[in-house]
Amino acid sequence: MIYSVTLNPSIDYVVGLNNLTLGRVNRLDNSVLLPGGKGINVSRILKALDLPTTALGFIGGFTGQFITDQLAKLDLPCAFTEIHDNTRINVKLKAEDETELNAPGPQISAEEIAAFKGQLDQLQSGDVVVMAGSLPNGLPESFYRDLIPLIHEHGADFVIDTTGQALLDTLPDHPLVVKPNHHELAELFGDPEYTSLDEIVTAGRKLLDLGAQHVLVSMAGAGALMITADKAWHGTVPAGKVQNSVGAGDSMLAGFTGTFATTHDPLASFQVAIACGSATAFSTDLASAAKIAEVKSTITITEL
Ligand SMILES: Nc1ncnc2c1ncn2[C@@H]1O[C@H](COP(=O)(O)OP(=O)(O)OP(=O)(O)O)[C@@H](O)[C@H]1O
Ligand SMILES: O=P(O)(O)OC[C@@]1(O)O[C@H](CO)[C@@H](O)[C@@H]1O
Repeated sequence: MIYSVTLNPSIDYVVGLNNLTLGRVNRLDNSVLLPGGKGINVSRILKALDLPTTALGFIGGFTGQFITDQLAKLDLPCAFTEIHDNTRINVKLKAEDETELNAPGPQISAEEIAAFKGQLDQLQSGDVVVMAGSLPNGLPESFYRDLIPLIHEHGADFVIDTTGQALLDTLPDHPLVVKPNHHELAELFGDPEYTSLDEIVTAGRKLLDLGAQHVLVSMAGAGALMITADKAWHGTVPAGKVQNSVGAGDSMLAGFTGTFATTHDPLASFQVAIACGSATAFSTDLASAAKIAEVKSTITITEL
């Protein structure tokens, strides 16, 4: 089972308009409400891949109820911890550019935190917990790291979608996979932007040396890399019209984690990861099973 943890879910209010003029009344051309939050996106992609998943995290109020209802319509199993405050609403504004307005999120009480931690008692050996997204108010910065021993004591693996020092701090605990993009990788090591794949591979290997079990590096339209101690592969991304970058990284992480948990085949998992990321990039919402399959058949993986 792959559990996603979304401590700060959101309704994503996706609004489209041709031109945005700040300081004026702007009329929208279209709008849609989607259940959002990085862990929830991971679970939605796992569901599309027909892999077993349960979404955990904090949910509350009328906004939380909307998310629970939408996930029930998708037949996606959830075991959220109910909170008193309202789950947040994030605005995704699609005009000439994509602009995201993400709210800080609700206040979480000590009792709610304890109830959430109790959910981890159900973990079993072989499970994977994917923790992704920001922390709502009331949680210490160390919250994700504090969960790692609770996950490991059940023999389960973990993935944390984070960057910077927070990412480096998790490596000694051997995350199943890390997936920085190439800009984040350079920032991690205080390097200037990389100008060759060799430089990215060398930096990616440092993450393995520091403890990561698998390293993927995404490079948006330039494809992605999978790096092991002695080999590296480049995966192409298909040409296509990018409709949406919200959730592309979450989709990639879901594709790798879900496929690896069921096959233990890193290369096959890498291909599905790219397919999920690109299929979401080419869709208005997260990718569907059909889109993932269509995109997967066009991806070429080459050993460097
Ligand atoms: N222009 C593109 N064409 C095709 N696929 C793309 C494109 N941009 C992104 N993707 C897909 O999305 C994946 C993740 O993209 P990216 O490198 O932008 O990661 P990220 O920065 O973590 O994403 P996010 O914007 O979700 O944080 C890529 O590996 C790829 O599969
Ligand atoms: O504010 P956070 O938790 O960092 O990110 C939240 C979020 O932007 O991430 C998802 C896309 O990755 C969206 O569904 C959601 O609105």
